[in-house]
Amino acid sequence: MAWRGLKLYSSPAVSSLGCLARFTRLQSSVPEPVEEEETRENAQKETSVARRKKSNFAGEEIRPFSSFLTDTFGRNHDYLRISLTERCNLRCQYCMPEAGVDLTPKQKLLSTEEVVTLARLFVSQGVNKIRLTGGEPLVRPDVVDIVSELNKLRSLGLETIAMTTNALTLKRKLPQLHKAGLNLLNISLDTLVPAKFEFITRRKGWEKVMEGLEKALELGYNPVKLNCVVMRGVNEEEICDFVAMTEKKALDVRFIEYMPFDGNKWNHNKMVTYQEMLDTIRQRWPDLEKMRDGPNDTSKAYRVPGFRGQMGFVTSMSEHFCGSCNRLRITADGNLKVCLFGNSEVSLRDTLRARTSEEELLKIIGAAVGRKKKQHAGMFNIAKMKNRPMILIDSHQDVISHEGKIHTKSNFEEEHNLISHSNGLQWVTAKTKGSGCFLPNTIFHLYIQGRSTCRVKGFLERALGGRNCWLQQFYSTSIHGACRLDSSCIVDLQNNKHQTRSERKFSGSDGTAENGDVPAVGGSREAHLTHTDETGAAKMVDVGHKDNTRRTASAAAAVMLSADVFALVKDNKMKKGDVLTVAQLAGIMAAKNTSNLIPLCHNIPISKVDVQLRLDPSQHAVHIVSEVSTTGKTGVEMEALTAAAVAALTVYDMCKAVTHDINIDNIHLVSKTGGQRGDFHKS
Ligand SMILES: Nc1nc2c(ncn2[C@@H]2O[C@H](COP(=O)(O)OP(=O)(O)OP(=O)(O)O)[C@@H](O)[C@H]2O)c(=O)[nH]1
Ligand SMILES: C[S@@+](CC[C@H](N)C(=O)[O-])C[C@H]1O[C@@H](n2cnc3c(N)ncnc32)[C@H](O)[C@@H]1O
Ligand code: SF4
Ligand code: SF4
Repeated sequence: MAWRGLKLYSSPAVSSLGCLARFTRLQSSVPEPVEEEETRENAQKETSVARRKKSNFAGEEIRPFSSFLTDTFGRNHDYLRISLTERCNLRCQYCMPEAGVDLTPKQKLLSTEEVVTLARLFVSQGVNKIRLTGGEPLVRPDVVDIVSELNKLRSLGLETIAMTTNALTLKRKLPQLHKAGLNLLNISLDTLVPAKFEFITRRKGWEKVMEGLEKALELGYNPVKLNCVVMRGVNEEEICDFVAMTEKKALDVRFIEYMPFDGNKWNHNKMVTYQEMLDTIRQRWPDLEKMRDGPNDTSKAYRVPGFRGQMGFVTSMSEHFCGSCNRLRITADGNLKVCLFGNSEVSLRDTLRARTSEEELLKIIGAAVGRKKKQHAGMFNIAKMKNRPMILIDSHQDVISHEGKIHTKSNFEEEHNLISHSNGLQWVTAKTKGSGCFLPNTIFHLYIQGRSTCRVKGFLERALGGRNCWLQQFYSTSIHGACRLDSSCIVDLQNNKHQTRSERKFSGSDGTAENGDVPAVGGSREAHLTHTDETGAAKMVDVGHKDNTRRTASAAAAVMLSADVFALVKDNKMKKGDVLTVAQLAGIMAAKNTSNLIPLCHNIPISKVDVQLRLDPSQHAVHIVSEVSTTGKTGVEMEALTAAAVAALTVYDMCKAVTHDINIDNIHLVSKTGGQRGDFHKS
């Protein structure tokens, strides 16, 4: 009985390149090719240790990172993005609604001094990179002064002063900014066609941006990062033109997946994914090389060999990078926002202006960081969420009633029964009639107790619409009944927890998603359904926190044939071709495609697939055994089972022209090693 086998081997994850190599790369502008990406989480941990070692003059002792800036998932937040303004001299379609946005009154914006005071506080806690952004940071008249003041924080540990700009006025302002200490520059440019620029940004100015870019290169910024939001039907055919720019220029062109924000008319079809972009580029440059990414990089780096510059992909939508997130944001009006896609904000401006002690301020910051969720809600949930415009991601937080009355947040808290629970959740109980109030710029869930129906929902949506305030989820205890606007509501201001009967059915959330996680109802963690979210929708379990370990799995299947068909297979006389070879290849390909076939299965780097087929004349059977290995965060039993099952189906397919009397039997897992729950060997 002969076994016929085909094997697929690929090299395991490169783990031997240690912390030293990574750190060297951070200091250098010379791109380094790598074979596979290592986990950003591990790299982040090691690098922040390296930094703390470096920042300690004794050189040996490791200082713990500030607990105020460390979240419950162990992420150290050493990168602060400060929005200097909500204003902008462009109107990019993907960022700002056509009608523009309401601006916060000047007195509510952070002053120069307040920006610097907050920056100093964060730097004293370990922030080593500050990015100035907006709106358009260059429209702020005191931008050079702010950079100069930030430059004085270098002695406290600030290493990088960065800016993201549309570069419209950069040519004129950059020399001063450079002198003041700006040492990293990201320029946004989505097209190389001037007329298209006007279409995308609704303003003229492409030539000025190009002049700004040239000025940056001239002043020695290396690389200058060029941000390009890729949109289908708009600029995706320019991807290769952008890559071509990296041949001679010290550019890092970063292709950004188009993200949904309110008013930007995002839809899934307009988004060009990282993989699609890669495919496009590889068609022209097949030898495109993957480079090593920094531990907290938002982009995945590549280069064309021999080119001076490089490129990157910001994959916020298709492959989020929340596991290594080290970013916090301060909005133009002084709110701390711990996540780009989160809606919880706390006003540092008000705390500063109330002359609260530094210690209190740190406690407030620490509490907000402590509430940061593990990751954003996932591509499709974000897309379903109403989110505010990107330009207002850093905006104000007035409070409105559903009648349109505008309150300040502090008034609101006094007037209404805002309850802060010890677990950090905030709820308000209000009557929808007359006094229901909602926070704008907040996505929240609403839970109506009593006889409320979709008409209430419609009413609320109308009341909230246009005020940067959105109803994300609507729960009612009753699905029938009259519309009653005097029902008692519970509005979840922080987009936090509710429980209804339907949710209890699905109380399996592990509380990690930013959007709408629901607490288990008296259940233990073990009782949770890990593959559904609070609405019952399917979700993949996050395995980002797990260590990479060597894992193997083997599975088997049998195809029972009739004697005549068995003989045809054995003698390789089947008209369709060589049954065993085709089935082996099918099994291997299936293993590699498992994550595309099994909905909640992870896409993991397979290092080996081996499918063997054995003919058993005594039973007229084809016995199939698959073996799969990986070094990864989750096991490969589904890959092994899929390989065996698809190889068996292929045997059937190759033979079905002769007879349909074929049984596929006994698909099962033979063994599994390397998982957290121990090895398995079928007895
Ligand atoms: N999901 C997510 N995406 C972010 C975040 N910050 C920036 N981005 C994405 O990265 C794009 C470019 O942002 P930039 O302002 O250039 O900042 P950056 O990517 O942090 O820049 P570097 O510091 O040079 O790495 C944005 O348009 C977003 O798509 C974040 O905190 N979360
Ligand atoms: C909001 S802008 C602020 C800084 C500056 N005005 C600029 O355009 O560079 C920061 C970055 O966000 C990006 N951005 C804005 N809206 C986006 C969206 N819907 N999807 C992806 N990136 C977006 C911009 O391209 C820019 O690179
Ligand atoms: S992306 Fe930048 S330049 Fe464009 S509208 Fe938004 S803030 Fe302005
Ligand atoms: S979505 Fe939130 S958690 Fe994820 S990388 Fe962005 S800021 Fe960090």
